[in-house]
Amino acid sequence: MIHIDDLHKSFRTRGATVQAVRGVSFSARDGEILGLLGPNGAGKTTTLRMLYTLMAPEQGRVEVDGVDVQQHPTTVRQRLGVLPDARGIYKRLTARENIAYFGRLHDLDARTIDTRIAALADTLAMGDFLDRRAEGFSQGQRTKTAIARALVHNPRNVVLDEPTNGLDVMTTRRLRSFLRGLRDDGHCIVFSSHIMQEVAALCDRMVVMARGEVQAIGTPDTLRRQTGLDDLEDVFVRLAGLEESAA
Ligand SMILES: Nc1ncnc2c1ncn2[C@@H]1O[C@H](COP(=O)(O)OP(=O)(O)OP(=O)(O)O)[C@@H](O)[C@H]1O
Repeated sequence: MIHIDDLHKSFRTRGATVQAVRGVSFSARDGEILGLLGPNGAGKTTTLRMLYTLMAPEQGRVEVDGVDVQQHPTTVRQRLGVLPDARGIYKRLTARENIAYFGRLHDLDARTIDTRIAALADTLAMGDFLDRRAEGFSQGQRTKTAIARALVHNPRNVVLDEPTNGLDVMTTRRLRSFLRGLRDDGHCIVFSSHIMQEVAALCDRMVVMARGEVQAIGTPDTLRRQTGLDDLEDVFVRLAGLEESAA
């Protein structure tokens, strides 16, 4: 379970302050896939970075399975599987070695690591590059490696920043069905995207963010009813206030 309460974060750059996240609150339950949806620059990645302990909030609180992220970051990291926006694959290692390294960091034994890698490589169709060095990997191959690495320890909570970026349609479908399986086993999954259809295809509920704030939370159907619009892209444009920005 993930609970985010009143998060704030700003960045001071030369001559300007960007308020990236302004009072964001939401919860993701066990057995739920929650989609974080927003246009470029909405504050999704910054919110997720504070959730997965990479960045400290200026204000607000995050709890993972009831554990405070700032007070007990190591405990929280053990309970999280994270696909960060910068995939951060080690180029000198093969895909298999990248994944196994994270397995060892999570104290898994060699046999468990082998079994997990075999299952994840099958789900993500990694067979043809699993034992190649990551140098020169395509975007999709890097993303697949990073997803497998995030999930190697079978984490209770899964946080994925734009997971389908660079994935082809068949891999996207397999990943969705894999994540639904995790959800059905009681895992808590939060992922971000700027594509409404992507979020609607996978999530149980979605959090629409724009300009660093939560604009709406609900199931796709609730948000359709709330806006009186049928087409999900129209729903997103309305909720994110994108018509006003375009005008
Ligand atoms: N390290 C940083 N330094 C300065 N500004 C930053 C930094 N990180 C994020 N920002 C700014 O904060 C705002 C929110 O960025 P963020 O990456 O969280 O958005 P996002 O919703 O993930 O966008 P995208 O869909 O484009 O990835 C943007 O205006 C961005 O330029």
